[in-house]
Amino acid sequence: MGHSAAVWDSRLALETVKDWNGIDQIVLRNPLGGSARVSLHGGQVISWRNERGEELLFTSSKAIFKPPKAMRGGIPICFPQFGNCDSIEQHGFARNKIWTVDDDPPPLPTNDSQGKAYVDLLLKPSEEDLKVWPHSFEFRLRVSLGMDGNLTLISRIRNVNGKPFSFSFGYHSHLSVSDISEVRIEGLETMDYFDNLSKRERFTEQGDAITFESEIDRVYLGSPNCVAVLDHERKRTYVIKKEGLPDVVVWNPWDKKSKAMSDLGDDEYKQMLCVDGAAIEKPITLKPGEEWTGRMEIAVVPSSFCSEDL
Ligand SMILES: O=P(O)(O)OC[C@H]1O[C@@H](O)[C@H](O)[C@@H](O)[C@@H]1O
Repeated sequence: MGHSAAVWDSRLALETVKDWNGIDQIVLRNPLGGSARVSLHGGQVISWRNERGEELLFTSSKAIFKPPKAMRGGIPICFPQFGNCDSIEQHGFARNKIWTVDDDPPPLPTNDSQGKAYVDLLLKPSEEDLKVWPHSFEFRLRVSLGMDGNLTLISRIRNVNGKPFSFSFGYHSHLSVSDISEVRIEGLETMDYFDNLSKRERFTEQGDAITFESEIDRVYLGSPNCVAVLDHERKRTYVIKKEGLPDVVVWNPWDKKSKAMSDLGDDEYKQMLCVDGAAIEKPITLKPGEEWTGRMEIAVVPSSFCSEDL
């Protein structure tokens, strides 16, 4: 506070605190009072607040945050696979690893973080990781919080292996919603999707918008780069923009499944909606020395926002 945008120093907008397991969390702040918190456990964004201090990401009241389990909530990073189709653990190991702060990352191609508070994290495979997925990689994650309160995640994955490798990826974003029954997603109309509840059978979305009356667990394929989640009760719309991430995961466990989940409180499924920028249908293949970038930016705008503005 008290700093004008022109003199605000983004380096002063960082604070490192320890969680209850002694693992560092980086807190990003913008001059208007918005904040984001990133844990070195998983490189997971675990909190994102607007200038009024309202939490924008869901966190379970039963969240366990103890390696090797990722916390239920926030934005876990799913890599090197999304789902559980391989011998690797569900949604990959990256969300269960301890990342390091990268003090000297290679510059990003565009000046993406000007005027933002940001932190760069790095994950390299351990001996244990190489046993389950024998590929050397460097995974750089930049998390930034803009003056406008927008949250941006940029992942850069480089092949430092002697051979090509392939992976799938997702930002498993747990958005905080007033009541899942009152929420709609726009921007995925007419898209094809895999339905994880029907053995990944392929369907085409028929509705004008996605609404929720039971469990939904889908991967929308080759979707537009902008999707909106409208929460009428909270008068809030999340606008998710993505680059390098062709797919969108939509997941809400609904009542029965959430009751079977040990890390989700009763009825908390109502306050949670996962809408993820992802690359799943066509795995990303990197030759030695190649790098891939996947960027997702989430903005929150008043509900008067019209999806035709997308
Ligand atoms: O419990 P996890 O590993 O975080 O996964 C949450 C959900 O993620 C979804 O994307 C999967 O399709 C679901 O099947 C899964 O339950």
